[in-house]
Amino acid sequence: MATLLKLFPTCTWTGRLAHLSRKGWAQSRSGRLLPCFPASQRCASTTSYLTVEMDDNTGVAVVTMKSPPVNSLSLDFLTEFSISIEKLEMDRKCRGVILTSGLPKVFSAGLDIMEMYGKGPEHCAEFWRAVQEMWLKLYGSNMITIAAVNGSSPAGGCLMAMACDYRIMADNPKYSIGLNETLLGIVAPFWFKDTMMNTIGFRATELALQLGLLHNAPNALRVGLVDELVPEKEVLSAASTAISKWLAIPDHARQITKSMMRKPTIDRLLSHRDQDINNFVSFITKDSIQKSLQVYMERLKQRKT
Ligand SMILES: CCCCCCCCCC/C=C\CC(=O)SCCNC(=O)CCNC(=O)[C@H](O)C(C)(C)COP(=O)(O)OP(=O)(O)OC[C@H]1O[C@@H](n2cnc3c(N)ncnc32)[C@H](O)[C@@H]1OP(=O)(O)O
Repeated sequence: MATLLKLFPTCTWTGRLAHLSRKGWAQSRSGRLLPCFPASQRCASTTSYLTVEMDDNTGVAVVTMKSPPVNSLSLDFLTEFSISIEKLEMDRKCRGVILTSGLPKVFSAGLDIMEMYGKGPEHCAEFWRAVQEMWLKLYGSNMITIAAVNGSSPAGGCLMAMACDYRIMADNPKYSIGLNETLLGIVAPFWFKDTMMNTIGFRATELALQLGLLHNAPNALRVGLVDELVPEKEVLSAASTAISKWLAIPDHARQITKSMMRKPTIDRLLSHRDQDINNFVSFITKDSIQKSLQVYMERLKQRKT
């Protein structure tokens, strides 16, 4: 077991690993002793904010976000997230990802407001590049991506869900999803807007963005922001059922089709990436915008008292 941990320092093997005895080892052609796993093995790796559980049998990884209290997207979280998606993308065994939250009531609260409040231009630029990277990795993924939205998902959280191929939400009217940026006195960037337009169409996006609409679960289904509502306890199992339909499609055909649909939107950001960062930095560091963020945060905290 000690050798195994040396070979796979970041991996915790579950399932029948506990029963691996000497006969669970095989010799490679170079003579190295390698663990020989039974057919259905799961490998779970845990980082500070994420757990990634890969099932070699199905080719599906479940990525669970766990950054209390609300899975807000901080610079560190985003960096870890992009690295994890990149690793799965490079893993030939991985064909699909289910993205979900390990926290109660919240999928993700969106961008961490504290990363945008009272910070200098350099930090804001680094943060925004990480937000772009997260979206580029997820929206441009070759893998099948399913969002298992088991809680509220405002702003950047909604962007994450929309970047997936399919969304299943908990049927709880208390949970909401949408791009509510205008309510904070900020503006959803063009690629947030494009992603929403690609999901629910022009008119619904125009209304949603200007009014900063947060749709409750039934409305989210009605406008097409999510594809299915299921009882809260069944979100993950429904995601597994949904992904099996996608897995039945030959990868190359699905991937080319996905790219055909999404490439123009991705290319638009790629060709304006630095300009988008500059726009963000000059917008977010304005005194008036900083004031809006401060007021919004204060209101958020006051809701409790
Ligand atoms: C000209 C064009 C130029 C382009 C310029 C671009 C401009 C910028 C674009 C930015 C794009 C996207 C923006 C975002 O994603 S901003 C984030 C928006 N998010 C929200 O509005 C969500 C706010 N949060 C909530 O509504 C609720 O917290 C919740 C998610 C529904 C959960 O509710 P809850 O009751 O379970 O938890 P709550 O008590 O409210 O919160 C617990 C603590 O967490 C803090 N917190 C909540 N959300 C955030 C957040 N997003 N960032 C940082 N901190 C957050 C909250 O304050 C509580 O803290 P504390 O315990 O009181 O200390």
